[in-house]
Amino acid sequence: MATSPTGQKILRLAIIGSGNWGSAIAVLIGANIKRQPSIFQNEVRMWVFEEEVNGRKLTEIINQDHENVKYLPGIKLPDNIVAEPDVVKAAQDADMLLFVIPHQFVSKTCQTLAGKIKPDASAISLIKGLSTETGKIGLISDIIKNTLKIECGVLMGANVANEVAQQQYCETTIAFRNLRHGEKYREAIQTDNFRVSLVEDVTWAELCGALKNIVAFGAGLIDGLYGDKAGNTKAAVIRIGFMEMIDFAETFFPGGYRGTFLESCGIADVITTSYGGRNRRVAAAFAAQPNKSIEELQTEMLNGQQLQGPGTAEEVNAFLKQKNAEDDFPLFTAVHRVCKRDMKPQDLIAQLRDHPVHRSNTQHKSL
Ligand SMILES: NC(=O)C1=CN([C@@H]2O[C@H](COP(=O)(O)OP(=O)(O)OC[C@H]3O[C@@H](n4cnc5c(N)ncnc54)[C@H](O)[C@@H]3O)[C@@H](O)[C@H]2O)C=CC1
Ligand SMILES: O=C(CO)COP(=O)(O)O
Repeated sequence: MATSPTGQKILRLAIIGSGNWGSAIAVLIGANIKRQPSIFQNEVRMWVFEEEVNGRKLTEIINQDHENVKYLPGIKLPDNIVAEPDVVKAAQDADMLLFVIPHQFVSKTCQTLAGKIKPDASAISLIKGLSTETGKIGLISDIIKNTLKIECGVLMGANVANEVAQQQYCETTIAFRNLRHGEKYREAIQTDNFRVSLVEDVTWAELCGALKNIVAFGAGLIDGLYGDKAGNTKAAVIRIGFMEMIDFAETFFPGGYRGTFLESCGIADVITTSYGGRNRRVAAAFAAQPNKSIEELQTEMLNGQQLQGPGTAEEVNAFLKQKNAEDDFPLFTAVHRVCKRDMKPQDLIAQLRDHPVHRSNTQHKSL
């Protein structure tokens, strides 16, 4: 076991995932831990779902050229970030595991890792999405926690990956039930331009990160229909969506702290994704090109990156149906129906006219 001169264990990190966000966070972490050799081991293994790019393996490109040319082109990765195609080899020696893969791949990845990681490791999920694997809607951090039998917190925030990788100033929210773990992750991640707020409300922070993708997709539909001439309409969609996020959390996951919605993971992430996210961009194209499916647009526009909003809208809709609560969440429901082409994007607004927030005496309980 590596220890510092004062006898402290020197911690090893692993990044499980290497898409747009995984690569961006690797830029920050690689540079950051180099400055803290008494706390963190220099090498960080990053699991890469192997693929060929221009006739070369992506791991080989990353390890030789220090750039993820497919998912974060144009940005250098620090040389202590080591791409590893075997997820077990990437994770087995790590004390701190950062999960950052599209949410549909989490269960399988965790099952591969179960029993093969350090029993006293901890994890943090940077994944924005929900799980439906138990037949009920659940948190991705719970899948990680329950499958690997380790503590798992979340990092959620207004963090469009390309901007983070360019080291533009922004904020994020780290949530851990055990704040001591959260502090370690903050030490590894926080930089002058990536400021971390630490909270204990894991559940609502994670719900914010997942649900805002549905709202941003709705906001993108307005952009696609009306361009930049409908600022008021887009603001209404964002606000109504934000209110549905709060109601969803309070109704189905009671016990959180309303202030969580005012953290970077809440209002700020809804705004940035509704203006600069992939969900917004693909939704705008989807509204403007009625003959194309989301899958076609994702392939054409995102070069292998994965959209999370439509999948989350579908999962949330299935859950709302089970609870007979579709009508209580008109925006979530309408976005799902538009994604399935069961409803025209133009009809989204009609679904919002009689929204619960416009009925009498609906002033929202104060945050
Ligand atoms: N990109 C962004 O700006 C941000 C993304 N996030 C979240 O981070 C999570 C990961 O997204 P990104 O890093 O953007 O990924 P991405 O959408 O850029 O890339 C897709 C990734 O999935 C991998 N993949 C493909 N098939 C796979 C399989 N069968 N098993 C495992 N991995 C496979 C690809 O190799 C690639 O690394 C998502 O939940 C997203 O919502 C959160 C904040 C910002
Ligand atoms: O989560 C994000 C910004 O915080 C990124 O959102 P998109 O997946 O829509 O790009």
